[in-house]
Amino acid sequence: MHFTLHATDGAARAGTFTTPHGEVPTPAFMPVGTQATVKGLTPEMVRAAGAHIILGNTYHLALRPGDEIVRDFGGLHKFMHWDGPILTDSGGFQVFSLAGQVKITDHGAKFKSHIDGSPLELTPERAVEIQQNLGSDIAMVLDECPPATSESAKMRAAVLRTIRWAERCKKHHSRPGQAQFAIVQGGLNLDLRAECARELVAMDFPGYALGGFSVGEAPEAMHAALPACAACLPEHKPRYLMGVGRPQDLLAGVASGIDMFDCVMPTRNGRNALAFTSDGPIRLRNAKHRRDPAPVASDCACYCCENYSRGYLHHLFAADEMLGPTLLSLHNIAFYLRLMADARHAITEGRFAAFRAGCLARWNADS
Ligand SMILES: CNc1nc2c(CC[C@H]3O[C@@H](OC)[C@H](O)[C@@H]3OC)c3nc(N)[nH]c(=O)c3cc2[nH]1
Ligand SMILES: [Zn+2]
Repeated sequence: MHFTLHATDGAARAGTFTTPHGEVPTPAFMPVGTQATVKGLTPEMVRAAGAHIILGNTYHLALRPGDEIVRDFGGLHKFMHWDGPILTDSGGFQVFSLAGQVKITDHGAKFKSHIDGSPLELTPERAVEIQQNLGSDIAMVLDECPPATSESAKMRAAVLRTIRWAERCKKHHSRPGQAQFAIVQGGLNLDLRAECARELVAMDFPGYALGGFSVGEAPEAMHAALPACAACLPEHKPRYLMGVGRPQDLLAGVASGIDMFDCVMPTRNGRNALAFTSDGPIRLRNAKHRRDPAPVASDCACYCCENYSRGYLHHLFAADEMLGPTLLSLHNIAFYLRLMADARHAITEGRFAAFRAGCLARWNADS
């Protein structure tokens, strides 16, 4: 993993990081492919939309089909026919959000599979082994992400465990080509975040993530915390804000010095007929689009906007046709990817603040 900064504009940065499967220009949006597929899209469509790196998920893939099976197919790149960089999460977050009867100790997390209820255990060592079997280019350490509402004693305990687990992950890691990123926790407590970051930065990971956001806290509270949290992380290493977010959240993150983002919003909303446009989101199931010959977005060059009308998309969703979710997921990730490309361009020209203000005004968004 090598990260080069090309330009900065305030705290915003434009850079490039390299992996064994290729380069990633930053700021970067990473389409989510939790179960070894970006839902409804072929890798060629995802690439054509402008994606350089996609996400997979340890928890889901270890449960189904199983990390040994993915390994025996030659790893995630071969299994899902994606030859670009892949980042995998460690699964800790999904254990808390999906699994049943979770028991967490310093040793690890014991839980019941959300698929068949079978008893499973996720330890820092197991999370490392699963991701080595998946063969991702970036592997996240196992962390504990407590609910945003946790009181400070619980938040502090989760931070201390997260630090100890990061150390165990680093010790257990044995794939030089795979970069391991550490994850900072601490909720909205900036002192706790700084203490957690200090301990993890001392362990010298190749990249760092801010976890514990987009877990139910008010967006304004997250925006207010980002500048200080990002500033705790090394300037010369990639900074990844996990699970974020709406378009305005990505611009707030870029303004705070964040380089990488992932969010299910563009694909999940695409499957639900909501399209992002430069003038704000539109709902294609709305009858007003029934005879609308215009593309989803007039300033978009994606396959959906080049070839289809809003009226056709309206029809596909009204008829519950599979092509509807595919086309709008494609358009929405193209929107997010272009937003990051435009932000990168604005940073290199020293006009990011004006670019962000222009977007927020057009979207009628507050911050
Ligand atoms: C949505 N908000 C949110 N997601 C979050 C995720 C899952 C992203 C992962 O979850 C899957 O997306 C559904 C993707 O696979 C992604 O992979 C990186 C987090 N993962 C970890 N390890 N630690 C965190 O603190 C954390 C915080 C989040 N906040
Ligand atoms: Zn489009």
